Amino acid sequence: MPRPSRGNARWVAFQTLTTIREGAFADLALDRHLQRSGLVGADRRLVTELVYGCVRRQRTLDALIDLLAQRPAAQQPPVLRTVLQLGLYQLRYLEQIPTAAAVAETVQLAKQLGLGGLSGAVNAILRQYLRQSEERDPLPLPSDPIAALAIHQSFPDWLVQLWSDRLGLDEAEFLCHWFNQPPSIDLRINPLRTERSQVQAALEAVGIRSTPDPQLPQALRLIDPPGPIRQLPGFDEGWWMVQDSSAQLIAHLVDPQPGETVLDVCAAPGGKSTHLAELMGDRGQVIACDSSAKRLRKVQENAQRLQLSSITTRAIDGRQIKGIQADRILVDAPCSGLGTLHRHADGRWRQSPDSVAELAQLQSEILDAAAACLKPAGTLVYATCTLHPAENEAVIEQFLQRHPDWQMAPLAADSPFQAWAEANGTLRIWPHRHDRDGFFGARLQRSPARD
Ligand SMILES: C[S@@+](CC[C@H](N)C(=O)[O-])C[C@H]1O[C@@H](n2cnc3c(N)ncnc32)[C@H](O)[C@@H]1O
Repeated sequence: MPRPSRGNARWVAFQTLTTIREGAFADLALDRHLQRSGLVGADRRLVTELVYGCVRRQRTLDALIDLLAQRPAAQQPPVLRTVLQLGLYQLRYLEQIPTAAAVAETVQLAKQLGLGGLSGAVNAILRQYLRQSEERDPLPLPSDPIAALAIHQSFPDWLVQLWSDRLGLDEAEFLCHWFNQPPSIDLRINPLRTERSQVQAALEAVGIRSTPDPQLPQALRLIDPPGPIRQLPGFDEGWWMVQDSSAQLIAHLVDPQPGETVLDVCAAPGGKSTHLAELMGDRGQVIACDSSAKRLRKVQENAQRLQLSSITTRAIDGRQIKGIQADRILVDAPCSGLGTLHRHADGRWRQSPDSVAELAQLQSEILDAAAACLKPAGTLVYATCTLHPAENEAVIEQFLQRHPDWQMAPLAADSPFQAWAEANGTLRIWPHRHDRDGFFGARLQRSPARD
């Protein structure tokens, strides 16, 4: 059996998990460690699987450590706990790794990390897991159904409770299961530069199959793993940008027309600003604002690469926005991201009922300020990628209470996107039902003046 070296996939996964434990965002930590490691191909994919898998499945893995080790997970030295999580993750979830190799590599990693005598305990715990799994799943589950589902699917109780209240326990489990799968990658094809069929053919030529979304004219879902995105055909030419198909629906809700002034209040990194500009044929003005000047540079980069010239950027806190009168406004608000937990492995552990309440307050303040920038006959779309009603329906309900001269605005009757929206102009995407990111959108307008 080859000995793990410092450039070995499990070693890199361990280092990345340590950085995440110290507070780094999972995706940023992974990018950084992968870059440094020089790993390519299958090794790179293994590190990604191990890191995202251990972060997502942390609660389940810790429940196993509680069962099998002498001390509960929370009282283990952090290095040992991470090594055990890595070993148990491979044994429980990665069928492609032979169990003997998973055990031997994990024990070797423990030795390499200086755990010395404890490597024997690692060996014993992993073998005990294998023995116990021969008869039935050894994962200990409490009788309370919410806690049991939360431990089995590795989510905090409050999230399972929230979704179970909304969907029922069985459907909440589908949703949790969906979020534990690796995310798909969708492209949004730039119709001002190319056609979807042309991009599909160019990808096929480099061995990447894709499938067009029948309901969204610009969306192409990649079937094969694409490798480094920037190296795909058409990147430099601005033929496409990566954007989930749910997010692609939002600019259609805004429904911008050529020549209009469109204000995008929380615009970075520019996924929707660039889409709005494309839908307007790059004619008119998209004012892309964001509180982060650094992130706004991404908007400029994306606009430049997609060869769009109708976008200008402005660094401003959405709560302070004024002095603009726009035909259409998009508030794609900062949110808890609970509809994209498959993309953000650590998202489920970062949010809490308190953080959701804080975000809801911020969202309401941004929405109030943005609404004052809308021309009398204009349309405003409020959108989030969360599934929490406090950040979605409640923000809209409270807005309408504070602004009795506003109302919901249904999509035009002949809009090809009617099927997605509810009669009153609200859009709600449940990931497990629609196989795409979770999203919420609401169209708003001022009520017509009464005589
Ligand atoms: C959901 S992201 C926007 C994604 C973007 N619309 C797109 O499609 O690429 C939310 C954005 O809100 C910005 N943001 C956070 N707080 C803000 C505030 N108080 N005012 C304006 N923007 C804010 C963040 O910097 C972030 O870029």
